Amino acid sequence: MESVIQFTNVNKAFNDFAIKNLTFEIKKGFVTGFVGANGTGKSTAIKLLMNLLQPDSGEVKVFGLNYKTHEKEIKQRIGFVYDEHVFYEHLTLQEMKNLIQPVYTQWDDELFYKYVEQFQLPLKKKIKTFSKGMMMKASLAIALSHHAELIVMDEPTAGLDPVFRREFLNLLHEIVQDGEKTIFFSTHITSDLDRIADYIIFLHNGELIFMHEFYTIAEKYVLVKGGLNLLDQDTEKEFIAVRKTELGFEGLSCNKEQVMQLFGDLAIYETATLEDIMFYTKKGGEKGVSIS
Ligand SMILES: Nc1ncnc2c1ncn2[C@@H]1O[C@H](COP(=O)(O)OP(=O)(O)OP(=O)(O)O)[C@@H](O)[C@H]1O
Repeated sequence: MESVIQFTNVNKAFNDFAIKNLTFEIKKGFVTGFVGANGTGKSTAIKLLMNLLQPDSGEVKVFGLNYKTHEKEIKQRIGFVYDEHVFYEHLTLQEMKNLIQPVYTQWDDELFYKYVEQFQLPLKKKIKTFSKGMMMKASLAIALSHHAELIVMDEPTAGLDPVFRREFLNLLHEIVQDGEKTIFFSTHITSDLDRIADYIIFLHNGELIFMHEFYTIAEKYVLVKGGLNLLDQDTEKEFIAVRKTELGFEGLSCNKEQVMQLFGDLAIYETATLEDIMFYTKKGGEKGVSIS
């Protein structure tokens, strides 16, 4: 399978934060969701991917190419979907298109107007009057009209109402149907990922916790509930973090089979959601294995 994005041992340090040894690969034709708590480095990683920031060490390749030698070619083939700061707000969408069109060798005017109609975007209204949803659609229409093969989005659905969000996600789903386009986006709205993500990358404190096919997460992770008598020094090691109350414990494990064998029918097992995984990983990282 062709690799569209490759991060290899990427490091980037700020004063009090660092992306550490980030290595992952994104395959062509899939939707990958990028998740992690606030401030874990998702936007920083996206900026590294877009060459808006450069790594201190390690390598970022897009379409197998390096920005140092192929920046122009890479940029032609990526659509970066933003809601802010991209458009000149005093222009109309038509004027904006006229400005952008010459930049892209593969610009397709017919396609642009098709999307403008499909997304019900006004061509003659100033962009500063656009709602957040309209901005997202305008940005996506532009990305699609230059035949971007990779669409990168930083929290595209934040601030969109549920109806609009679903419409937007359906659209993304349609876009990848031909197997030629790849979508990579960060989000805090994990239900978005249920709808369209094939892969999930989970970042915590600047480090990769996992990259999994979405459907395998439920096979690996499990939420376990049971009496405190089941916990001792050894059994607690099976958990990423455990929450204890007087009534019992609840813990997250990434060794589903092993834990189920260990506790048998003495415990209750529930499917771990991405939110459970994010919550327990954060807690586990803060306080060691056990949390209260
Ligand atoms: N240019 C910069 N200089 C110094 N620190 C920075 C810079 N950019 C980001 N940071 C810091 O890096 C950390 C990660 O920020 P980043 O925006 O990448 O996280 P995020 O996962 O996208 O967060 P959120 O989900 O809240 O958007 C934060 O502590 C932030 O303050």
